[in-house]
Amino acid sequence: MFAARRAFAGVAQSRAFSASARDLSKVTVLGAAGGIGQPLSLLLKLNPRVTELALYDIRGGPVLPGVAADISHINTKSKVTGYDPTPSGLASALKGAEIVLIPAGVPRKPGMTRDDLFNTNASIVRDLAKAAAESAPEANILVISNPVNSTVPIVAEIFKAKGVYNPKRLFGVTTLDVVRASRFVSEIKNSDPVDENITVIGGHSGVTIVPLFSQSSHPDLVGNAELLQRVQFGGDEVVKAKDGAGSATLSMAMAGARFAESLLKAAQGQKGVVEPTFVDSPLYKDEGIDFFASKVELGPNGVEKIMDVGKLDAQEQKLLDACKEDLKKNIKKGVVFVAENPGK
Ligand SMILES: NC(=O)c1ccc[n+]([C@@H]2O[C@H](COP(=O)([O-])OP(=O)(O)OC[C@H]3O[C@@H](n4cnc5c(N)ncnc54)[C@H](O)[C@@H]3O)[C@@H](O)[C@H]2O)c1
Ligand SMILES: O=C(O)C[C@H](O)C(=O)O
Repeated sequence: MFAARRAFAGVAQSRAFSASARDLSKVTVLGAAGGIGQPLSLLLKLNPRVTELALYDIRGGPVLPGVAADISHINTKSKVTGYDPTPSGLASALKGAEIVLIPAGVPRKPGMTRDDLFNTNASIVRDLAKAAAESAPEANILVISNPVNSTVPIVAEIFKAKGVYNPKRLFGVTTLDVVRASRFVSEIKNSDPVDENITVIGGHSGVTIVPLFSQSSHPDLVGNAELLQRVQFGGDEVVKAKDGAGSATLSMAMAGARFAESLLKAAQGQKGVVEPTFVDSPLYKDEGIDFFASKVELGPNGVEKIMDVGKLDAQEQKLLDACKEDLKKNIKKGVVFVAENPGK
């Protein structure tokens, strides 16, 4: 363990945001030295609901210790600890965590699909899931590593094999799709994106991303092909712009921090906290689709209530049908991977 430091809050925090003394919330970031991991850790350090921030990354050398030391100087009350890239470092990072965020893995380059990341990221996520199942079996696991449609089922299979699977505590983070949808709509409508509430269902890649404009205050946007393309392929815009240097990191950090904040709010008793997220869902299980993103009410036990997709426009129904076809294959790929490659 290194760089264990306490940063003291020297600024007054607003009452509305301060967590009460009984709420001890350790949040762990696996992949904390990466493009997402660093700004995500920064945003979590700024969140007064987080009392302890555990940073872990496989990358050796000074990067992770540097990130941990740097962030630990920020004058908010949480304690920041960076952990060695060893099995015992990983176990210590995980122990006692309420939330574990996993942005570990490789990002896309131009010309790749998220599924092209599977061969590398599946085993990374599998091995981190094993460590989490052993050291933090009751934590909320937030999977960011792509392809999310397959990595979430991988985590579920590992937790099942270890006998600690709780479907209410496993989440694929699809918040970036919601963030993008509200931003892109605001650009068209000249509105404040904060006021745009767009539900996005399905999964997190291409045609599995299904925005429901019919349920927003702009039903006229159903059928806007350019907008649909931007929401479904927003990730590609960033991959193209970064031209080989990676994919979305800063907007993803914001989205991951927002989802973690929602979970912490709900855990600390706030009612009515709802986020679309990719979870073990009853909605289409009879069609062989075990995971699906829809609006989920969060609570102290993780998933409180999974909401139905509601009434869809005929065009959206077609998008949902296409989504389900891909999603089913993506989910199966994750399940089969663990069966055939259980790891050590
Ligand atoms: N869910 C989403 O909406 C979303 C959005 C953007 C990116 N992503 C995905 O997030 C992942 C990370 O993206 P990035 O841009 O941060 O990549 P990055 O390469 O910048 O960072 C990944 C980090 O993970 C670390 N890592 C790799 N294997 C590890 C292991 N076994 N244990 C701990 N750490 C490990 C690396 O050392 C690196 O620091 C990618 O798979 C990307 O596709 C998902
Ligand atoms: O596009 C990617 O590969 C990263 C991420 O899934 C995104 O939506 O930005």
